[in-house]
Order: sequence, then C-alpha cells, then structure tokens
Amino acid sequence: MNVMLHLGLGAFHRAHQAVYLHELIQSGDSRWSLAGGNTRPDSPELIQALADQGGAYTLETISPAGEHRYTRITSIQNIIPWSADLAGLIAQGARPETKIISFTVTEAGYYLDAANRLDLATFADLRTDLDAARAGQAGPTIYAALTALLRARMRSGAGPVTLLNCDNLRHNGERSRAGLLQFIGLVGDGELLAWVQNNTTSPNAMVDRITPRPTPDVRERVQAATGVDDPAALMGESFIQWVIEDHFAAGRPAWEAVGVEMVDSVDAYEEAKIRLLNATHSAIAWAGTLRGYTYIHEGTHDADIRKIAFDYVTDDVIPVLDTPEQPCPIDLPAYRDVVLDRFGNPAIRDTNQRVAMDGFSKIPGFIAPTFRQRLARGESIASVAMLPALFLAYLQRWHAGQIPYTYQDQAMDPAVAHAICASSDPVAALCADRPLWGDLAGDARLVAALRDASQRVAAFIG
Ligand SMILES: NC(=O)c1ccc[n+]([C@@H]2O[C@H](COP(=O)([O-])OP(=O)(O)OC[C@H]3O[C@@H](n4cnc5c(N)ncnc54)[C@H](O)[C@@H]3O)[C@@H](O)[C@H]2O)c1
Ligand SMILES: OC[C@@H](O)C(O)[C@H](O)CO
Repeated sequence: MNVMLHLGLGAFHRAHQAVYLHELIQSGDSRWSLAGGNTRPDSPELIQALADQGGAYTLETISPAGEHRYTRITSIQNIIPWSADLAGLIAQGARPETKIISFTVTEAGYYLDAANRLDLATFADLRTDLDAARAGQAGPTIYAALTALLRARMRSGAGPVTLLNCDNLRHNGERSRAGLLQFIGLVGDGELLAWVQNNTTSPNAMVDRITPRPTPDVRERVQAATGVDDPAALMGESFIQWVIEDHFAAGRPAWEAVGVEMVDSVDAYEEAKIRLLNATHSAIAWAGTLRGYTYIHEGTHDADIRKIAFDYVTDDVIPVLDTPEQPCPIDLPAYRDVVLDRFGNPAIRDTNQRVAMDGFSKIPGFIAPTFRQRLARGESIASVAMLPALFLAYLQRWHAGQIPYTYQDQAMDPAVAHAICASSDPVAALCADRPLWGDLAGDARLVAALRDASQRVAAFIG
C-alpha cells in the first residue's frame, strides 16, 4: 500500500484531499491511503477523536439547492499524534511506502516575502525553527518539519518523494519549495539540500471547496441524519475542484478517475481562483463585518457589497487575466457568477471571522498582483483599491476593539498594525508597508487610489 502523508489535519484536508482518495478507494482502487498529523499542537481533542475512530469521520455536504449528503470518509487510515519532536511524522515520512508528503498549513504558514525570500526579519517562529534545525531538531513550521522528515528519509534510503502543497498560495509548489530550499541552505546541510533537489518534486496545485469551521450544529445534524455521534464531523459545500500539475517523483493515485484535473500548468486555474474567489471572499468578509453581518452569505446578498466584489472582478481582474496576447482558457465572467452564487448559499453559514483571517498574508498574495499588473499597463486601479481600503477600515475597527470576534492573523506584526492605525495618515502608512506591497510600497498611484477608495468605504460604512 502506498501512503500519502499529510501535514496539517485541518478541516480542509478532511473535506478535500481525503475525499478524493476516499472516492478512489470506494471505486475499487485501494493502492493508496492517507496518514496524517499536525506539526503544531493544534486541536488535540479533534486529533484524539479521529484517532479513536480509526481516522474515519462523517462529512456533510450542502448543495446550492440545499441538498444535504452525508458520507463516512475512511481514507485516512493512520492518525499520527503530535509530539514536539514530530517523531511519528518523521518515522512515517522515512518509510518507503510514503510516496507523497502533502500539506495544508494556511497561507500564513510560508513566511515568504514578495520576492519569495524567507522573511526571517518579520517572523520569530521561523527564526526559532531555524535555530532548532541547526541543532538537528524538528520544529512546527512547515520548513523545519519537512527538513526533519526529509533528512530522516534521505538517511533511511526510502527514495524520492513528492511534496504536494494544498494551500491557497500562488504557485504553491514552487513557492514552498523555494522556501524549503532556502531554509535547508540556511541550516547549512549541503548533503540534504542536494538530496532534496534531486529526489523531490513540488507540483503546483489549485484546490477548491469552501469548508467552514465545524460548529456543534454540524455534529447534531450528522447524528440526526446518520444516528452516529461524531465529534470529528464536518461540513463543506458540494462544489469541489482540484487541479494538479502532473509532476510526481514516486507515483500518485489515479486521481483522474475521480475527477481531479491533471494538467501541465495550473497557472490559469490558480490565478482565476486566487483573484476571483479568494480575494473576493476576503473583501466580502471585511465589508460584511463592517456592515455588522456574521456570515459570508449575508454580505454576498447585500447589494453594495456584491457590487464592490462584482466591480473588482469585472473592471480590474478579468481584463488582466484574459488578454488578446494570452487568452484565458476559463470563462471568467461565468466563473465570477458561480463564485458569487457559492458565497451566497445560506446553508453553508461560513463566517466572516474565518474568511477575514490572515489579512496581512492575503493582501500580498491575493490582491497586490492585480495592482502591479494594472499599473504596469497604465490602467485604473479604482475598483481593486476598494479591497485594501476595506481591509484598512476593518483593521482600524479591530484596533479600536470594535470587531465582534477575535481577529486571527498569523502574518500580522501587532506593532506594525498599531503603527498603521495610530498614524496621522493611515492610508499612507498602510501603503508604505513592504511586506504587504513589496516593490509597490509607497507608490504615489497606490496611495492616491487608496485615499479615494477609503472615502468610498467611509460612505459605505455610514
Ligand atoms: N477551509 C477552506 O475553505 C479552504 C479551501 C481551500 C483551501 N484551503 C487551504 O487550507 C488551509 C487550511 O484551512 P482549514 O480549513 O483546514 O483550516 P483549519 O484551521 O481547520 O486547519 C489549519 C491547519 O493548519 C495548521 N497550521 C496553521 N498554521 C500553521 C503554521 N503556521 N505552521 C504549521 N501548521 C499550521 C494547523 O495545525 C491545522 O492543521 C487554508 O488556509 C487554505 O490555504 C482552505
Ligand atoms: O477564501 C477563504 C478560503 O478558505 C476559501 O474558503 C477556499 O479557498 C475555497 O476553496
């Protein structure tokens, strides 16, 4: 049996990658199974519940028409408990049957600047893990965990392995590989660096399924529908998509048999998803919070918020993704409309809190590239400017203690956030932040557009 080892047993992995493999196994192809665990001591009760259930759990999916389906997912066959030395994960990673190491550690879990360099100056977690790795120890960041796993694999002679990133990150394979190789270089392990370069691949992948944080009512509905009380139950939308570059070092499941799209280049899919779905999603979460809504579907049905989202995609994104020189193979206006319909599904009850999180990683990842392209073409940035202007208004509310939930942002330096909000010119301060804007930081056109957009946001908030 071949094993795909997954790092980051969050909701999304269980509603997406585990589901595709479950369907493949159900179709009669049981050549692969999943093992998984967290690199951080997160959600210990959930990990224990999964272990107690042999890795199985019930997934509820809800279609736009409101149809509920319940499926017992059984592809994760080895739950690896967390320990600080990551001994269980390292042992599994070093076994020859492990042929793929996949991961979901959130967009903020990669610590890269706009030029794909590890941002050691900003992220203390990364500095701590680098010290640990230099001392030969594992650590919770993806880079320190992979360094420890791959070192053990190299020493065990278990052979090549694919590193499969399943997070919403542009060029997610290439970028996390760049971070990993820099990290190993900084550790100073030349032998491991050469081994990783020669024995691993990192295909880019686009992943999609809206998976809210499971709430107690999901468990109740699952029990009512199936008779099983499942503390690891979770819920997602019925829509699911996975597009992967077919570049595997040691084989892969026959995913195409269950609808995974295996392609040469994922570029068009990931640009469409990150800009039309993820950036729009964040904007609706920021705007919805400012208008006093709790859920994404509420903001999506607010005409003003919907117009901000629609105009951003229509005016500023589609023209740069679909050009005469490089026509986009995806029907972007149709994609925009489907995405807004998905967001508007009231049964999903996805929260603004979940989608608004990690704004400091989403501006550079999801939004700044549109500014860069529009400005390079000498075109207006009025519609896309509404997104960071909404984020700034949201951040100011957070700073004033007026957000009705805990704002989680792993990429935020609280001192920087404070300096922006306390500045006499918050727009200029936000636009000057290099981790947010890279080479665009301080650009006069960016500042002017955000000033104008901030006035529109102030009028919108009322
Ligand atoms: N939930 C969705 O709708 C969805 C859809 C597509 C893609 N994704 C991707 O999956 C990611 C996780 O989403 P989720 O719903 O599973 O969230 P979750 O909160 O349920 O799980 C997060 C997982 O990431 C790990 N993690 C978080 N920060 C980390 C860090 N800095 N270093 C190492 N591990 C870290 C946690 O231990 C946990 O396993 C998202 O950030 C996104 O990139 C999510
Ligand atoms: O925009 C937030 C994401 O977690 C989103 O739910 C996901 O990317 C949908 O696939």
